[in-house]
Amino acid sequence: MRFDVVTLFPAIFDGYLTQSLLDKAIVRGLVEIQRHNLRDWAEDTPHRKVDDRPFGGGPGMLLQVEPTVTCVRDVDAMCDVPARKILLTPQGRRLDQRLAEDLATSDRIMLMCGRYEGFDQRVLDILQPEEISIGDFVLNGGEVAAMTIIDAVVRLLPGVLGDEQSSLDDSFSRGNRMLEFPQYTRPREFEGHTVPDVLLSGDHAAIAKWRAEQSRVKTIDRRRDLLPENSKPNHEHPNQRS
Ligand SMILES: CC(C)N1CCN(Cc2ccc(Cn3ccc4ccc(-c5n[nH]c(N)c5C#N)cc43)cc2)CC1
Repeated sequence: MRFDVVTLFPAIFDGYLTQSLLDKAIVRGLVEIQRHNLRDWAEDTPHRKVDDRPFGGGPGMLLQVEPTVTCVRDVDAMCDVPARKILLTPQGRRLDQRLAEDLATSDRIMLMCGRYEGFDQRVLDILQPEEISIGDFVLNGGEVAAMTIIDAVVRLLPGVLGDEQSSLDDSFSRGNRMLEFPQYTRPREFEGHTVPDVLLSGDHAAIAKWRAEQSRVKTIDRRRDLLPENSKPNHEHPNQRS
């Protein structure tokens, strides 16, 4: 899979791209991530300006339609595989595991990271990107959201996680809608806090039963909405893929 990230701050991704799981996936050719600085498409070269004040007044600045549309079209043309265009925005469809699994089926994704107050509306009208939000809180730009999407998607790609780390049993993965049971490792006792005896018993049936019960209790306590009897569809935006 290839990600193309359009951003005013490509350096934000430096540390993220060298973290071990992603770095290994890149080295193994399982994923490719290319960054593109929107300022390289600025008309006004001395200042590399790509933003301007909103018509009609209002706070802040908007990213202009001309450099953005030109940049996206040029980036899209850099590779034969057309990119699935994703625009990060507080107003987008909420990212969840089902959407991450859908994104993981794409061969190429372009992540459009805005700043300031976002993009001129004509960027959305012309390019018709899918609009995605990572949650109901306000960020200062799309880059953190882009990294979140890359993180959630890359771990789902075949071969990225070893078998023992499979994402299949993750909470929220592939319809699994239960929170995870508590986990323990050595030492067996720390400051008087011990490991539940069942986990040391070697009785795999008893361990599985205990873990299922722990998941159920935690889910009822914290995320009753995840239980099958309470599940609601994640309503898609009109220009979302089915
Ligand atoms: C009328 C006027 C005073 N209001 C002013 C605040 N407006 C909302 C507003 C607020 C902040 C930003 C900053 N920003 C720029 C690009 C960008 C991309 C993603 C996100 C983002 N935030 N939260 C998420 N889950 C996101 C995702 N994905 C935020 C972004 C952009 C836009 C609403 C209008």
